[in-house]
Amino acid sequence: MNTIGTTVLGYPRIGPARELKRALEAYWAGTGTEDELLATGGQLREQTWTALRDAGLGSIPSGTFSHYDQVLDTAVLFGALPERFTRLGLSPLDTYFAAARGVPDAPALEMTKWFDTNYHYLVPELGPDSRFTLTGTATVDEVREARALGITPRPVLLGPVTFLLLAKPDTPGFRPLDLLDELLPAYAELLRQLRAEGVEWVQLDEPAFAADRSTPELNALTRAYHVLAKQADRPKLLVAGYFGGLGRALGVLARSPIDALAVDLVTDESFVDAVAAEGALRDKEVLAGVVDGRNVWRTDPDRALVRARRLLDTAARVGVSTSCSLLHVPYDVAAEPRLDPRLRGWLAFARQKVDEVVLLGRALAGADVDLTPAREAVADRARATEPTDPAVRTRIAGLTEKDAIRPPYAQRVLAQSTALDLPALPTTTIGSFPQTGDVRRARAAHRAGRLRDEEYRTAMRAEIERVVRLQENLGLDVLVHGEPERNDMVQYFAEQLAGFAATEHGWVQSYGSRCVRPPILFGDVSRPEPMTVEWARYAQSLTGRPVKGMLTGPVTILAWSFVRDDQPLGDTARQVALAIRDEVADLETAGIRIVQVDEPALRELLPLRAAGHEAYFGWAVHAFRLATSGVADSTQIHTHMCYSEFGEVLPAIDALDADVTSIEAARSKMEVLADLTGAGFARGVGPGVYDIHSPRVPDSGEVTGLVRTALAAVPAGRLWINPDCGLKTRRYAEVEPALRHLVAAARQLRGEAR
Ligand SMILES: Nc1nc2c(c(=O)[nH]1)N[C@@H](CNc1ccc(C(=O)N[C@@H](CCC(=O)N[C@@H](CCC(=O)N[C@@H](CCC(=O)O)C(=O)O)C(=O)O)C(=O)O)cc1)CN2
Ligand code: MET
Ligand SMILES: [Zn+2]
Repeated sequence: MNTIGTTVLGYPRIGPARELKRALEAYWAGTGTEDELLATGGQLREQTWTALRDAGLGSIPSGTFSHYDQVLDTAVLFGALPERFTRLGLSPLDTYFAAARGVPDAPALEMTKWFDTNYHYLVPELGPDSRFTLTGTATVDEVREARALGITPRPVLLGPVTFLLLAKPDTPGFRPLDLLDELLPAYAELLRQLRAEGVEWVQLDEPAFAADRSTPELNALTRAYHVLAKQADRPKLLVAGYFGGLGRALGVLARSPIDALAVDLVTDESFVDAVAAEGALRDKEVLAGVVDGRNVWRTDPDRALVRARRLLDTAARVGVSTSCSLLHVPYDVAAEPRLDPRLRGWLAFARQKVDEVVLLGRALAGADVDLTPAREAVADRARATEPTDPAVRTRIAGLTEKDAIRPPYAQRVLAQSTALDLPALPTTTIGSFPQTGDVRRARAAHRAGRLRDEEYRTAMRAEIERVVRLQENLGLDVLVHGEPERNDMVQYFAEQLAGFAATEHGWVQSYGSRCVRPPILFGDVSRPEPMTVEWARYAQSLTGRPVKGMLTGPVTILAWSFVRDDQPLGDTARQVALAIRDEVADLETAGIRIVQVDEPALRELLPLRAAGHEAYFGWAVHAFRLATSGVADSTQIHTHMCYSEFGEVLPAIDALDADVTSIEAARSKMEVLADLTGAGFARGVGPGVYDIHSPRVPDSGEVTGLVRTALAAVPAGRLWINPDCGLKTRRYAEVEPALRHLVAAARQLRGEAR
């Protein structure tokens, strides 16, 4: 086989029924063995490979499986784990999990967003002393596994330049990219070994080049592929650029001695023009990524073929693939019998996308294939009227600028301090309390019809009361109801909003064993009924202290859903914002004096290239303000952000105009505060003082230290004391002492300030 022809750049790995999640969690809990975990992985790989083969794919990827994360896998493959993990004397598997999850003496690697997706990777730590040797055997082992099934796979690796660009320096001022010449021989050795196993093609992913890159970074890309191509006994090299157009990297890769290039022709539809005009691709195979790897709509075959055919005169050969790995979509639409049949006909999950690739590949090659069903599905969606709601359209058309503007902060702050009467350094939490087994079981029983509505309501009320009493006992100032009724902070709202559909099995990996079921936003959005008011009102009825209402913001709801692609995202955001605005108003009417509107995904949706930033900030900030500007001055609006490097969005955070912003900060030792202040931010701020991503419980001295650092950047009158994020993934055994220490630190510093 000399050409790739048709392929997918990657595939889901958590298992169609989340088999890997269960095996991992059993292993971590000590209720499952290593052999059981490894066997589960083996079965999942076999299922995937044979399904892809049977579907008729030209080239089948291996290496798309992972026990936790593909970036961590790459660090392990090349022996680049920090010494704090390797010196523990654990088995290879436990060393790997120590890096992923941390152990008491060795905090985990940092976790952060994988480009603009809701997947999170582990950040390699590299320094001047880092050395690379090919130590991992997983790549070669998987090739042997596949070959035993009669399949010669195409191993997928993270490319060397993106790997280094994703790493963080373990020494200030060090640039991991300077390690390129150290790293390349290890990649070259792996290529040699793979060729010796009979591998014909290797895929190297370089998604970092979908973002703006400097000349030295582009030079590193040039150098990397000239060096790797020189390896005498090597498979053919396919480089994959995805999550957007390649910009200047297109020319660099076209002129490099690689054998094939995969391009994303979905994210930026104009990128096909640049590819078609690139003269240096004449000797290469180009894989036209025309099937969207990140969204769930069926591909329009004619539009896809127009794009792919435009490359026929540019490249030596043109194949068809997905725009990126299918890691970001669920397995199979066929597992969703309860979806509305008409909507289901418009959808393609991973399994269906493989069929789309095969079909388009045949059509491109001139085979006589029947495109009618694909055309009919797309036409049916285009002609459907259900997604349009005239009432929503009218309301949007009637909006004016003042609907997204509140009176000046100085005026609001006065009204709020009278209404709330909070102490200095008020303490609060971010919303969720631990989702206990009981709570999850009650929800599962309710969903299955084994628990009646009224029984479920009673169970949730009991949990809310328990959480309110706990917070009173701990001495927190602003309480929350704890979110026990929410399966997920986006899905919960989507299930109650018109315009969304929910799946039953549409799980997508978010990190490690954690998954989400992104809802499908298919039509105009509106709110038939209040969504959270009953729970908030009940919680407030139990206590004299203020209970914070808890909502998810429009940007985050979009970021964590599969969105419609038939109108600009900003238009959809405005509709979601109005639904949230109605909920905020109803909470206010119900006597809730503080409402938090979470926007943890504000950074995630930021376009990878600076050219798109201004337009994004425009609609994203407007949507948040539209959602939150309908309240009285005395109603305090909070927002919350986490899981990100905030640098580039600080001006936008300021522009949200929230009265109080809580922001993840514990792990970075409050660094973000100086940046916020530097960006002119002068409203309330609650930097996280408790890292909730780790089971570690900070003592009150540690919390006091963090608050003191914060007080150097923010005056006491504007500083709030809270954890980094919600507590839903933690256990009460950790949460109770941690919050006790948090309250103690606040009290001590209040005393000192007096
Ligand atoms: N959408 C989203 N994205 C996000 C976050 C987030 O909170 N939501 N947080 C950040 C980090 N990402 C995260 C993603 C997932 C989870 C998480 O905890 N996921 C849960 C599932 C949450 C859920 O939907 N739970 C449902 C369904 C739970 C379930 O699996 N039920 C069982 C049966 C229940 C039982 O008996 O235990 C089943 O269906 O088989 C519920 O509680 O109702 C998990 O993987 O375990 C946490 C953080 C960034 N991105
Ligand atoms: N209110 C939400 C919670 O506490 C915010 C989470 S941000 C990922 O869980
Ligand atoms: Zn958070």
